[in-house]
Amino acid sequence: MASVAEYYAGKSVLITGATGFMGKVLVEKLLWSCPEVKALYILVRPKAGQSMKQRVSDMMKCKLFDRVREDNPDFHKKIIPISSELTQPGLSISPEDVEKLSACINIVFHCAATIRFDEPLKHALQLNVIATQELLSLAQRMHHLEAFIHISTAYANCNRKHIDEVIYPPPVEPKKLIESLEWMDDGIVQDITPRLIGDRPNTYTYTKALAEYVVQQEQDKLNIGIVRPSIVGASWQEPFPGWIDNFNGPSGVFIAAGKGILRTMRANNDAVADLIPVDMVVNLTLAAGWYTDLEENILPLSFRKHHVISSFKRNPLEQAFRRPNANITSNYLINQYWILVSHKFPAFIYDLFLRLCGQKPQMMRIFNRLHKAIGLLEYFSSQDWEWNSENMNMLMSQLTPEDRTAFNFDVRQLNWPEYIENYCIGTKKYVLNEDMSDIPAARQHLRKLRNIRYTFNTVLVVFIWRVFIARSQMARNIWYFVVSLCFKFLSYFRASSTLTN
Ligand SMILES: CCCCC/C=C\C/C=C\CCCCCCCC(=O)SCCNC(=O)CCNC(=O)[C@H](O)C(C)(C)COP(=O)(O)OP(=O)(O)OC[C@H]1O[C@@H](n2cnc3c(N)ncnc32)[C@H](O)[C@@H]1OP(=O)(O)O
Ligand SMILES: NC(=O)C1=CN([C@@H]2O[C@H](COP(=O)(O)OP(=O)(O)OC[C@H]3O[C@@H](n4cnc5c(N)ncnc54)[C@H](OP(=O)(O)O)[C@@H]3O)[C@@H](O)[C@H]2O)C=CC1
Repeated sequence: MASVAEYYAGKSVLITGATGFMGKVLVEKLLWSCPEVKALYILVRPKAGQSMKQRVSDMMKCKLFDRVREDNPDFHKKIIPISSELTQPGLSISPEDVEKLSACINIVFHCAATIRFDEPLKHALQLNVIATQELLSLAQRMHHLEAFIHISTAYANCNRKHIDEVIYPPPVEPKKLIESLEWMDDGIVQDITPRLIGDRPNTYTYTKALAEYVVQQEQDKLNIGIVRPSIVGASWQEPFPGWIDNFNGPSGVFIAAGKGILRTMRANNDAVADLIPVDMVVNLTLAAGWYTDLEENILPLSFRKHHVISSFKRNPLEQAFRRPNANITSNYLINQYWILVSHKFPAFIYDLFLRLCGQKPQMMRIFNRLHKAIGLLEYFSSQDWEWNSENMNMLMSQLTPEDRTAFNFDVRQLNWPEYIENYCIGTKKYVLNEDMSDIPAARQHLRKLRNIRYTFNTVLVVFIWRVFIARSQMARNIWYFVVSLCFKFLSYFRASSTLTN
């Protein structure tokens, strides 16, 4: 059997979602570890006033591609952008491009999706399901297609506790749903969405489940592989530790905690955050393409907060609102209490301060957005799932020892504290674009925040006590009792130390 790199040699690969987080790492790894790959065709749309060409050119300048660029400055010649808006009929690929792709593509990696948890159902259906159907139709026209790898999510079936490596019956026949939603206006669709998604938490997991079913329907005509990553985080090793470029999933949580904004979160302390580094997912995906018919998921970091918090104390983010510290609880009421005390109260005070300085208040608005985002993640952070991963283990066993190193997806080799440290540093460097040389100043800022807190707490205690003392005889009595007790202790210790001397 050919090695993974040998398998991709001379092959033309089609990738959707190549401008996304996972897609970029996939493109980079293919170019780096499979240098003989013939061409990477990537479906890209113009966006935010930027042409497709401009976007691809910017993408290739990204630090992520440094090692590939150094190795081969002409690497961009292997990347062939194809203009495509996936939500349009026929993916809006020109007839000439369809001909080109039909004639040459050997492997398809379908990464594109909307991963927003609050996506309106119609749009999520359009992109995650209908576009997948369209891509499958295109794939059937490809004369030399060997594998179609679909990236799903381990949470597509999150309404189940134990998830096997099978495609479960869809919550609804996708074709029927598509037909029914076609004539409904957006308001009606919004009203019936909770009834439709049923026991799933959002339109994302719902449409990803439908997409799996749509992919499965083509299994007689195509070699299909489905990869179901769990929570994809910063890179472990490749192209360098800590690469991350977005706020999704845990990254936003980590940043908010590092900035001292997020101080409480509802999560099950015993549950595990099924975090998997993006480079491992990409390695697994490439191995899946090589093997061509596979599935599955990944592994555990406990929700306990200490690695994240201690890492941000060692490598603080700039201009933190408060010192990083977080209370993780599964109890709704306790969480609400901390939200009031640790989020809303400081936000109120800070906004008051801004108003007094003649500035626009902003902290309450930031906290409202944070609460919305955290609320959407709560479903995943408060529960535990059990995934079967026999196919993944089988795939690992099929790799040669060299490939097991070059395309490593064995999470048992991961040192979690070290990974989380690099992840937190990655959010600082690559998401927030903060300079590591500013760390001493950021530490100094944390010390200042600590002093402000001590002063504030002391003033608060003295103030409350003074109010108490002034109003209550009993408080005064307790106060005198405690003070006289302290004096007695002091004189006892002084007397005993004089005796021993
Ligand atoms: C302290 C110790 C903690 C220990 C616990 C550790 C980990 C647990 C954490 C989480 C676990 C659960 C993760 C479950 C993932 C499930 C796995 C999947 O299948 S993957 C798909 C995951 N998808 C997402 O994560 C997407 C979620 N995001 C959204 O749905 C939306 O972004 C939104 C949260 C609803 C917000 O929408 P809104 O319209 O209000 O904003 P925008 O998205 O347009 O963003 C505007 C602006 O804000 C930035 N942004 C986005 N999210 C965050 C955030 N969480 N924190 C800070 N900033 C954020 C975004 O980049 C935009 O910036 P800009 O305008 O500059 O572009
Ligand atoms: N991130 C995670 O934690 C997890 C992700 N996954 C799955 O992995 C895959 C990749 O996720 P990730 O990289 O994180 O997602 P991103 O949001 O980073 O990337 C999404 C990609 O899809 C493209 N896309 C979206 N809409 C369109 C459109 N209308 N036309 C053309 N392209 C479009 C985006 O292009 P553009 O740049 O133009 O917007 C982008 O390249 C998804 O299928 C997701 O479900 C699974 C589990 C966890």
